[in-house]
Amino acid sequence: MQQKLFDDTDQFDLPLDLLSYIPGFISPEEGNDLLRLLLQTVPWQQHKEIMYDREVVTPRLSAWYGDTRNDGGKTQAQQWLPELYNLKERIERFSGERFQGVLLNYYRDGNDSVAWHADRDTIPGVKTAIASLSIGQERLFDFRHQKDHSKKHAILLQHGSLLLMQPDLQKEWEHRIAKSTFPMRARINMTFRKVMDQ
Ligand SMILES: O=C(O)CCC(=O)C(=O)O
Ligand SMILES: [Fe+2]
Repeated sequence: MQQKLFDDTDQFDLPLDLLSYIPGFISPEEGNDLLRLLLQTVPWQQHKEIMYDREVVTPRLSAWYGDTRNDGGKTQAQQWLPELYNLKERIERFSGERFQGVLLNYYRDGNDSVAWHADRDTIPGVKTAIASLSIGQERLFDFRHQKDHSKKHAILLQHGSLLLMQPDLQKEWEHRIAKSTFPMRARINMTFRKVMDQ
């Protein structure tokens, strides 16, 4: 377990209308098979990003599957793997949303992380819903209000869980996966995203 960043009094700030958390969206067995498959077959890459005006190497590996997205061409699009396409269809049926791509993030150990951010528009100027499926090591997903950092919360993203984020979450809140000083095994997160308005 990772140390909890926020204490339980922060529960009051949880924007319940903007998030839904579904533990066990896929079974532990399916999650294990998927973890093995993705670790072996994805052409994982470490990207560069601008952080506080400096170019830094991202402390995680990533890959993009599906239709080309508007991100300045940093992440090369891979053809859908059947397993990822199947998950996309199940998540679409469950959520009523449509997605055309998935960003995969691979956190190798507790040193890998993603810094505070709100997700950039995959359709310029449009905040969209995002569906985030996690497998492997459970990690804490912290979020805080962009204008009032005292409003904050953390959710433990368990193996096989799905987190549905409404568009306004990206408008008003930012999120991160913090580094951990506890030993951490591999985790893969898949964020299904819209590329077109359909
Ligand atoms: O790994 C996660 O759960 C979150 C990843 C994330 O925030 C992103 O890809 O934008
Ligand atoms: Fe994000």
